[in-house]
Amino acid sequence: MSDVVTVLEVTGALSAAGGLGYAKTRAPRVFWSLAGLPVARVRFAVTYRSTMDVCGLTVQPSRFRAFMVRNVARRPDVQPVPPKVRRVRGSSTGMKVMLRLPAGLEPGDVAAASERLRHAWGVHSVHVVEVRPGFVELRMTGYDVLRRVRMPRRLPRGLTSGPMVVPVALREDGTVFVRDYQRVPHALTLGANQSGKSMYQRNLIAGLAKLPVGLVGIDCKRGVEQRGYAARLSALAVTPDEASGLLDALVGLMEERFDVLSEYGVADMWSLPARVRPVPLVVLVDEVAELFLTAVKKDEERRDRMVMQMIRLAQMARAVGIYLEVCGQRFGSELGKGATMLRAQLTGRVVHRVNDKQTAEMGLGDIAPDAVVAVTTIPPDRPGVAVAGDSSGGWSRIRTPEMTPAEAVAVCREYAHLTPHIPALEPYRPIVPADPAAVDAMPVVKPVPVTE
Ligand SMILES: Nc1ncnc2c1ncn2[C@@H]1O[C@H](COP(=O)(O)OP(=O)(O)OP(=O)(O)O)[C@@H](O)[C@H]1O
Repeated sequence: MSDVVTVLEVTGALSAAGGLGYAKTRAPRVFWSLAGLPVARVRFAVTYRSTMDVCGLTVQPSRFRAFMVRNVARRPDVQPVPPKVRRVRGSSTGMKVMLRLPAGLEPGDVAAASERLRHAWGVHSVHVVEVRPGFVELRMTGYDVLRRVRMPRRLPRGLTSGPMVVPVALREDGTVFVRDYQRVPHALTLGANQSGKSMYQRNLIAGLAKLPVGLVGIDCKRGVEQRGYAARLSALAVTPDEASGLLDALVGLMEERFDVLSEYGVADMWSLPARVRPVPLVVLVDEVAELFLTAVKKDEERRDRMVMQMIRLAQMARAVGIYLEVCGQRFGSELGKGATMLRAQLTGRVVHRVNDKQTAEMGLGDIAPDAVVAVTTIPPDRPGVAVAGDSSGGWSRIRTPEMTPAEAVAVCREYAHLTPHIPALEPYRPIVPADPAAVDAMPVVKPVPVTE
């Protein structure tokens, strides 16, 4: 009988070990929660003081403390003090530790030791974030969270507090990267072919589709990317001619909205009473170079007008709730007059893998110069990885979760009832095919002459 029990015990232990080994590679989130996190917590608690000491993150105690140690605690040796641990929190991707820095240490000191800390505690990465003066958070990840991106089911409170916040990707420290249109109204997404730009746009559109906002598409590649989202688009332009008319209509709409602001004596759409507040609009421009490039001389006039209208929108439309989301492979002065002026207004930047350093500089050089090197090291076998920066100078490595075009189309269809009818944009309203399979076969816009 005892032999049978032993065999059962050994078999159980072996299958548990096998299960954990399998989980480690195939389901790292499960492995981390079951085994990695408990081990890391113990390791952190046991080795904290000595690790901080060898990593140079301790300071000599104050005279008062030294006096108390010698005379009250009656200990002859006065040890250097590490930052005080205020809170330790585990999550499905890692562990967060809040530290109170003693006088003499600054966040940069801890950040400079992050590689040493990561090795000492056996975690995948350690990122240091200053939360308020004197306090830093160590954000540790237990595994490579960007290898296969899974967004958390529930987002932390506070992260999606605004009316225009969309979770789009995961950062390498395990936190969620959101696109917050009130904080950063206009953005530019760059990347080489096959770098993951469309995947980023899909995640963005699927997130926006669920919000009470209007979406406007400009996709001069004949609508190959955006036509599928027709059910959720209030307007779509698929040729430079249509784009030009649509941009004129948007500028007209912006001016009408400014009249409303002026009538109510407010400077921002969000300050209007809810009953008169217009619906926010996000204008998604795919492959921006198609708007700039001209084959023949007579197109130049139209191009110049379009660029001027986009600059006007980028400079002023934020106040009336019109936001630009521009995407392209490159966006530099070679595109022509006005390109760099427009780019300067698009302060949210997401740069995927690019073919040369110059393109990385176009994307991030003016707002977060440190991030340029990070872009040039994105490996080609990791499509979807990008560097996100904004005008605060901060940046982070992000990756979107995988989403097929069919999934994004399905979300747009599910939330089609949220699509606002905007009279000024009605001539550009796309026809929604009844059968999703027939999307490609349908005409894109109603043949109504442009009026504004
Ligand atoms: N976040 C991601 N995770 C995993 N795979 C991704 C991710 N993003 C993109 N990919 C894969 O990389 C390939 C290229 O992606 P995508 O079509 O988004 O690139 P792109 O920059 O839009 O390319 P193009 O400019 O040629 O249209 C696709 O096969 C896609 O499945």
